[in-house]
Amino acid sequence: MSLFKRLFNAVRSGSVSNEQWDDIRSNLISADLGVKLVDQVIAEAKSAKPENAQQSITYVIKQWLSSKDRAIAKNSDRVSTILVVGVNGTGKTTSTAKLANLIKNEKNTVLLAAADTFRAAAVDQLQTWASRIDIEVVSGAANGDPAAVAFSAITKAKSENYNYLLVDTAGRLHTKENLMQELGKVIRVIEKQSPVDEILLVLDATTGQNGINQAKVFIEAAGVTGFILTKLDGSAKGGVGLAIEKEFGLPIKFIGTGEQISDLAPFDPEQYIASLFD
Ligand SMILES: Nc1nc2c(ncn2[C@@H]2O[C@H](COP(=O)(O)OP(=O)(O)OP(=O)(O)O)[C@@H](O)[C@H]2O)c(=O)[nH]1
Repeated sequence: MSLFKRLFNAVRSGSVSNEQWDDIRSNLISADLGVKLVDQVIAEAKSAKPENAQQSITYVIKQWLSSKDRAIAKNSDRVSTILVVGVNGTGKTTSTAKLANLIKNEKNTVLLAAADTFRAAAVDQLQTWASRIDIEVVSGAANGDPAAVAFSAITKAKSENYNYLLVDTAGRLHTKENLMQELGKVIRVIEKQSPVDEILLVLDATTGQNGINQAKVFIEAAGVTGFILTKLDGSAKGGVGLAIEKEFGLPIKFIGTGEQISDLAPFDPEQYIASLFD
């Protein structure tokens, strides 16, 4: 029986015992929420409504989730441009392809840009996905300038009236300055022609609290508008998602739940909170 179900029974039959609070605490810690955050949740939940643990914890967590719009940007009069950023291995390229597929399935035309030119395999990977879902990819020379790919892609997207341009960017994380320069140039080149509407940061749920440090660097280097939290299909409970939303006030827009093209879904806060207690 899930912790919530057991708690519900306990609440019906009387108040929540100290053992049960301990039970909640270890559940949240194993969901990768981080000890500090868990203790904050519990302290606030106890003072909010100690006789009903489920409702008060849900209430506290909801307050901490971002109140910003979780829908993806959409413009009817021009191309909507989305940059996908993140460290290599987080699922950035796969998520870019999945997102392109999702947007295409909503009856939009989508162009992909393979601007992760530092890893030839990333370009191949994007091209393989793209041919399966019948989406065109703009790419450049291996080790070429990612901004040159971005330039060709936005030029094409504008002249051919695409609804969306999705750009898979390089995932090297040497230093913040390096990242700022690289992403900054890609953004500037695109914005000379058309605004960048979204910068989505891909974070791997299995890396736990490490994700917070990655997010800090990317948020300082580029104007991140939201997150894609990947690999929520494994053992990871994604508690880091709450930690990130609370820390940065930015929304998780999508979650990755597998390696297949259709394994990407809009983030649902209610379902997410319930999953922390499964
Ligand atoms: N289980 C699971 N695996 C995923 C998910 N998203 C991506 N992956 C896998 O994670 C691995 C890395 O994904 P990539 O898309 O190559 O990651 P990347 O961040 O682009 O990294 P590079 O390709 O090195 O640039 C691949 O084996 C993917 O299939 C997910 O939501 N769930």
